[in-house]
Amino acid sequence: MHSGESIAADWAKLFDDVSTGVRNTVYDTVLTYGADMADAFYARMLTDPDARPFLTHEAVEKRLRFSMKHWLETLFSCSDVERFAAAMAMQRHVGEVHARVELPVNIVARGARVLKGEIAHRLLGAGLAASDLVDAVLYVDNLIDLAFEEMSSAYVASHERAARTDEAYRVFSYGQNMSLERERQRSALLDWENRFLQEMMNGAPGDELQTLADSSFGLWLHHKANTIFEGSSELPIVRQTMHTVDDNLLPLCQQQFGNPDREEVRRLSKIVQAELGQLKFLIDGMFERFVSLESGKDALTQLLNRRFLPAVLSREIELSRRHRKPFAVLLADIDHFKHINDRYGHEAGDRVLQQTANLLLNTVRSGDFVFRYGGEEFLVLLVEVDDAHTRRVAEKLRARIEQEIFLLPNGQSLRATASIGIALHDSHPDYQRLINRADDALYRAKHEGRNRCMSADE
Ligand SMILES: Nc1nc2c(ncn2[C@@H]2O[C@H](COP(=O)(O)OP(=O)(O)OP(=O)(O)O)[C@@H](O)[C@H]2O)c(=O)[nH]1
Repeated sequence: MHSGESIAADWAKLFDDVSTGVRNTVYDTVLTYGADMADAFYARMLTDPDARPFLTHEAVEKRLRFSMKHWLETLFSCSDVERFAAAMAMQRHVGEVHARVELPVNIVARGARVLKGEIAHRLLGAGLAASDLVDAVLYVDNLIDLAFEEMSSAYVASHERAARTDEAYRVFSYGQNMSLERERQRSALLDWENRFLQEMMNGAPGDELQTLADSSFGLWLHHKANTIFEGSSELPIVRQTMHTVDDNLLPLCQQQFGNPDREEVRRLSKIVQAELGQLKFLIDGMFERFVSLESGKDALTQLLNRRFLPAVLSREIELSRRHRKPFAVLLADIDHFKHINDRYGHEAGDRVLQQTANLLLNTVRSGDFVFRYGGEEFLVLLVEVDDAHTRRVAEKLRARIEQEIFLLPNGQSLRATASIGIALHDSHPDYQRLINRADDALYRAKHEGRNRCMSADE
């Protein structure tokens, strides 16, 4: 059954289960007190710290009270399938608007709760017998729940579309030539610095320095960098540094305009320049980290890094659910890797990791995935496999690593082994559980002497 049909069927049952008298009383109550209910609802929401940012007194006065009254009347006037379908179309529209303004779902749920309370409160005075009152309250609760269910499904669909567009925009943004972008921002900062120094030399009292926020760099930072570098640890420091220059230092600099004492001018200029130096350093770091992480590749091994692991695993879980073909996760960890580093040096350790990465990639099929999961740990995702196939591949990987001769930068060579934990996806939707099972199996493989494969199911 289509979800719209299932909601309509639920509504029809709800409608039939309640007497005409009770339904009419509810409808009359909504008609009589709709405006008061809407007022009480918004009075409550306007004092709610979470809901407040989405509301203004003016919007409530001009539009929202009337919309709410109309919403209540439409919902409770449904007496046939067509009217109900129209009321549900209204819910979907509301859900889409909520998604566009990014109204959090918990606030909508809170709104529903407040509204149910308001209606129940009015029904208490409607002169219903006790059993009818119970029926009326249940009818109201269920009808509002149906409306919010429809609203939420439209909300989720819109939200997902918006998230995909956001992601596409992010991909587009970082598809731009990043080294060109970096040069542009460096030169924008340099332009600002030159202009600043010029004005510090020639500024007359009353002149105003251009702030960094108003510069071409500031505009870029505000409008684009947030999208491209979202989540970067440098970004908040960049913003803070810019505020320090704009809000603390520039006003002091301006006070120096016309001051014949050049010493103070020089001192302040140097402080601003030092802050700019810090900004340039942070911006460079931001671009560099971005290039290696966002490309999704691990810089040392060129394998996938962990960034895309959740996306890949979620997708594989979905595919495997749809096509009923399991996949498997192998966690391979090089044995006594610390010892390799200690004995041959870190660079030799790096070589071992690179060679292992190549070996793994060359052994699995092109449809499989190989991630660098941790320092000396790799995660191999084998698509469309069964238990026996998985064990065979794991054993092949283990044996190849054992046979491999690792060539070191100084011409020496060494041998290494690896332990492998195996977990076949068991249809559980949480991918972390699958990784944990593989990790437990790996732990057991290490514990039982290393250079072996262990399965989560043994
Ligand atoms: N060369 C190099 N070493 C790394 C890298 N990442 C992590 N390591 C090192 O890998 C070592 C892992 O050591 P442990 O976790 O103690 O495990 P182990 O020595 O492999 O021992 P078992 O796993 O118990 O067999 C640590 O010494 C890390 O410093 C890297 O990118 N390059």
